[in-house]
Amino acid sequence: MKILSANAIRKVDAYTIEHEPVSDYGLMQRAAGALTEWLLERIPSGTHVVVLAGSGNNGGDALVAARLLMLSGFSVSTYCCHHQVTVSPTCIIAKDALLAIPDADCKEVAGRDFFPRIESTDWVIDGLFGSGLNRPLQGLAVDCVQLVNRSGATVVAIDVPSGLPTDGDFVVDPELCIHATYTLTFQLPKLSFLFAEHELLTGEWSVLDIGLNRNAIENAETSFHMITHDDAAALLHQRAKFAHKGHFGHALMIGGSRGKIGAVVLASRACLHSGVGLLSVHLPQGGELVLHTAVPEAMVEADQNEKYVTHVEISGKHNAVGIGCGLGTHPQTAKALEDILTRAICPMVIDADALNLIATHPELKSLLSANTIVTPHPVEFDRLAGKSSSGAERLENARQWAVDHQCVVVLKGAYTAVINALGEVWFNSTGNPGMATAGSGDVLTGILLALLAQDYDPFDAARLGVYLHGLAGDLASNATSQEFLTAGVLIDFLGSAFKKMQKE
Ligand SMILES: NC(=O)C1=CN([C@@H]2O[C@H](COP(=O)(O)OP(=O)(O)OC[C@H]3O[C@@H](n4cnc5c(N)ncnc54)[C@H](OP(=O)(O)O)[C@@H]3O)[C@@H](O)[C@H]2O)[C@@H](O)CC1
Ligand SMILES: [K+]
Repeated sequence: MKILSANAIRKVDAYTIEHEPVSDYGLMQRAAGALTEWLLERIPSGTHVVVLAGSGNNGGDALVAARLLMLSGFSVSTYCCHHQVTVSPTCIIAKDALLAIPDADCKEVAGRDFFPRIESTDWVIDGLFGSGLNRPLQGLAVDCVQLVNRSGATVVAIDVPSGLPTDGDFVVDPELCIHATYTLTFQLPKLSFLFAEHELLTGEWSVLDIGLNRNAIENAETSFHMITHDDAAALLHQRAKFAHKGHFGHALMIGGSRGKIGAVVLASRACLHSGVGLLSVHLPQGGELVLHTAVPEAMVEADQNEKYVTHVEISGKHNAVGIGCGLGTHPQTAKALEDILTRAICPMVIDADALNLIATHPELKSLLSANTIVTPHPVEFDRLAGKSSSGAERLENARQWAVDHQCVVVLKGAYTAVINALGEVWFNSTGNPGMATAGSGDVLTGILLALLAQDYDPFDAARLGVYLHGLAGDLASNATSQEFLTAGVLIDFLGSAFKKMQKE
């Protein structure tokens, strides 16, 4: 699923109007109709609704919704905040249509004294600004936003919360933006919804289909996508009936240090449960017995050192290497990492302490090869690339990093971003906060290693892997709860996640 910029959506909108039997106002009615349908399924009957309309088409949507809600029997108070001298022509049509029904009212907010009284039991429909916002809010609009935010009412933002730039192109002070309970956005997700700091602003967001022209969406250019179930399912390889374990690759997992053997155990278990043929694990000698006991399916290549990894034999028999889980950052381990990066020619997944080592030994970056996946969480990424002041800035830095080092970056988060060497970004759509638990990242590394060993292209492996990982988390939390989730439980649900991906 594409994520288009406000500008690209405007073009799709114009194309739709030009090529289909629908006018500006017709499209607005469709948008407001979808919105009202959503609302009617959720607003408790008897609720008083406060509609705030700006001077653009976002305001027009709000006015059409006000009309539809009144026709459905709701008590609606409508306020026009005409912060612009010019009011959009479609917004004027919507206002006239509203005022044509009996008892309809639309008060002009000319100053603070004209503000509505908003009760905490009210529902507020925010149609002040949509995708046309191009600068931070000022003056009366800010006062209005703050009135809404302090009211305690349920707030439904139309398209985007007013004050939030659709493409995340400027940093928003949360005081200058609506804090929506729900955001109902049209047709496609918006980039700015995917940054952690905007969660407070968007609340729970969903996409409403308003039937914009499919061809226009298909042809629109963008670097941003969201991974849907169908996208991920299309990436899954079929397993041939006559295949044997040699067909599914031999993976080498390198990790563990004293006190962190569990990380490599989890990653190894996840790897074996993700379809790999053979798994060898290289870990400090002190962890050998633990690994044999916890993961009997794996072969163990113990390091000569008891507590941390010092030297790994890389041979041509391995189809993929994973390194980092619980690895520690001992100087001798750094040396071993340099040696591995220099000699390994197969695809690699690099995680956790291996990334921290690269951050403290930046000369290692030049050894990364094109078929590498790195899987930093935001703090690890900032260590690698320098601090970012916002999610949008970090995403741009991660795109640049992927281009500069010609590898796949998996920037982990609520919407994990998988970025290829061209700077194309695919955001994951599965997963839940229950997965923010120790070892969850190790499980992902195991999955990615297994897919690389099975000869998945690194970008495909990363997109499919993050989707499966999140899906296992969703299935696990549905069957138990987010609180109950541990990395081990995630692995237990990997089987069901793969099953959901297979064609019926
Ligand atoms: N795309 C679709 O498919 C469909 C879209 N639809 C709806 O249209 C909405 C987009 O409408 P829109 O383009 O009229 O823009 P909107 O956000 O209402 O702003 C109006 C004007 O405000 C101004 N302005 C900007 N920043 C400002 C600021 N900080 N403080 C003060 N003023 C500021 C700026 O004008 P400027 O000042 O730059 O001249 C801007 O033009 C979209 O979100 C959706 O709800 C649906 O109806 C149907 C299908
Ligand atoms: K809005």
